[in-house]
Amino acid sequence: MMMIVAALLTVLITLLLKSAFDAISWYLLTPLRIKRIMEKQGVRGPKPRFLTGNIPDMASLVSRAVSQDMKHISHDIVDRIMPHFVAWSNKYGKRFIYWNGIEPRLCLTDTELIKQFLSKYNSVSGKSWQQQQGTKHFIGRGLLMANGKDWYHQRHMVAPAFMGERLKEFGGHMVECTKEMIKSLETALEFGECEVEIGEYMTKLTADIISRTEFGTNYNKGKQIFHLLTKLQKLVAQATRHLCVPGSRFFPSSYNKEIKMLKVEVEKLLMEIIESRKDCVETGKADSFGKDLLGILLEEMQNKGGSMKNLQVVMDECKTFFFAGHETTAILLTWTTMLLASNPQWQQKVRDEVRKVFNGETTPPMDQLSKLTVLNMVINESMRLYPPATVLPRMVFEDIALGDLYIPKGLSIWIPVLAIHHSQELWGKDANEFNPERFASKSFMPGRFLPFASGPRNCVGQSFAIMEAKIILSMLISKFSFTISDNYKHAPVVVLTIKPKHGVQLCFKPLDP
Ligand code: HEM
Repeated sequence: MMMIVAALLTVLITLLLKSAFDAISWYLLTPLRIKRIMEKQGVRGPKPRFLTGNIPDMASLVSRAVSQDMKHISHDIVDRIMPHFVAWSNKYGKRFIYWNGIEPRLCLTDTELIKQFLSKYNSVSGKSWQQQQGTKHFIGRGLLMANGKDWYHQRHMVAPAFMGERLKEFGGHMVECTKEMIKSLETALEFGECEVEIGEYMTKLTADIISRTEFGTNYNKGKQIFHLLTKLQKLVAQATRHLCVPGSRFFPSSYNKEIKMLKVEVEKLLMEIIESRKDCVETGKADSFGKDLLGILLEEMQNKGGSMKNLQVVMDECKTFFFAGHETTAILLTWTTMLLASNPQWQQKVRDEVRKVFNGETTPPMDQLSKLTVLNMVINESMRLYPPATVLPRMVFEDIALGDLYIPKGLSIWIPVLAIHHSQELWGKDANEFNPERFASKSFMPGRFLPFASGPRNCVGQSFAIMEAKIILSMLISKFSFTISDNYKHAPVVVLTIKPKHGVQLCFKPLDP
C-alpha cells in the first residue's frame, strides 16, 4: 500500500515539476532568450511589463488617439489607429520588438523581407498559441487558425470552392441578395428617408451572401447560426483581453460560461443541418451533399472516411468562413461607398463604366466583371487606405534567416499593413490622398499592397470578395447617386477590423431608369 502511495506521489510531484518548468520556460525563459538574441542584432523596443508586456501602453496610446472624432474627412489615419507603431518606430527605428503579453513580436516594414517571409517561410510559420487560444471556442481550428499539415490539407480542401465555375455559381447568390438590399433601400427612400447608414445595409447583405454560399437551401438556419456566432465573437473578444493571465481561460467567469453555452448551441444547429444532408444522401433523396460550401466539405469528409474529428473540422470551417468572409467584405463596401460619396467625379466615372459594361442589363453579366477596371482601381484604393485587416501577425516555429536577420523560433512577425499602405516612402507624397489612378498600372511593387496578405497563406476568399464587391457596388451605383450626409463624423477605429465608429451616413437619390 505504502509503495503505491509513494509511486503515486512521485508521479504527482514529477507532473507538478514539469508543469512548473513548462510555465517558467513559457512565461520567462523563452521570451528572455528571444529578447537577448534580437538585442544582439540591434533590434530593441519598449520595455515590457510582467505578463502584460506592452499591452497596457498600446491600449492607453490608442484610447487617447481615438478619443475624439476627426475634424474632417482625412485619410491620414496611421497616427490615430496605430499611435504605438508611430511612437515606437520613431524611437527604435523601422524594426522593433514589442510584447503582446508574453508574446514577443517583431515589427517588420521592409517590403522585400515581408515578401520573402510570406512566400518562402510559410511552412515554418503560422498562428500563435495565443491567437489560437483566443479564437478556440469561436472558430476552432478552421483554416484561419490551422497550422502545418492540418492547414495544408484544409487549404487544398476548400480552395477549389473559390475558383472558376463554382465561384460563378456563387455570383448568382450575390446578385439575388443585392437585389433585395436595393429593394429595401428603395422602400426606405419611398418612406421619405433619404439618409441611410450604409454600414448596416452592407453588414446584413454580406451576412446573407455568405449564409447562402455556405448553406444554400438551409440558408435560414444558417442565418440563425451566424446570429449566435456574432454574439460569440463579442464575448470571445472580451475574454481574449485576459489571456496573458496564466489559467484565465479556466476561470468560471460569466463570459467563459456563456461562451461555452453559445458554442454548444451553434454546434447543435450545425449538426442538425449536417445530419439532414447526410440523411438525404443515405436515403437516396439527394445524389450529393449539395453544391454549396457545406456540401463540398461534407463530400471531402466522406472521401476521408468521415470520422468525428473530420466532423469537427467541417463545423469549424463553416464558422471560420462566416467570420473571415462577412465582416471584412462589409467593411470594404462601407469605406468604398464613403469614398465614392465624397469623390463625386470618381462616382460618375465608375457609373459611366458600369453602364457601358452592363449594356442595358439590370444585373452585371458575370463574364464581363473583369471589364470593370475603374471600379477595380477604386476598390484597390479603398483597401489601400482602409485595409480591413490592419495587421498580419505570424509566429515562426523554427529558427530562420530572413535577410540580414536571424529570427529565433517563438518570435512573432508583426506586419503593420495599414502603416505600409500609408507610407510616403512607398507610395509617394500623396500616400494619404484618395487617388485610384495609382492602380491604373498593374506593375506595383510586391510587398507594399497587402489587403489579402500574400504568398501561399493569402486570403483564400480573395476572388470571392472582389467579385462580391464588384457586383454590389456596380448594382448600387447604377440605381442611385449618393453624397455624404452632414451627419457623418469621420472616426475610423479598430475593433478587429478598421471600422467607422459612428457608421457612414449617406444621402441616396434614385437615378432615372
Ligand atoms: C475584403 C474582403 C477580405 C479581406 C480584406 C480579407 C483579408 C484576409 C487576410 C489579410 C487574410 C490573412 C490573415 C492572416 O493570415 O492572418 C485572410 C485569410 C483568410 N480569408 Fe480573407 N479577406 C476578405 C474576404 C474573405 C472572404 C469573402 C472569405 C471567404 C468567403 C475569406 C476567407 C478567408 C480565409 C478562410 C482565410 C484563411 C486562409 C488561410 O489561412 O489559408 N476572406 N483574409
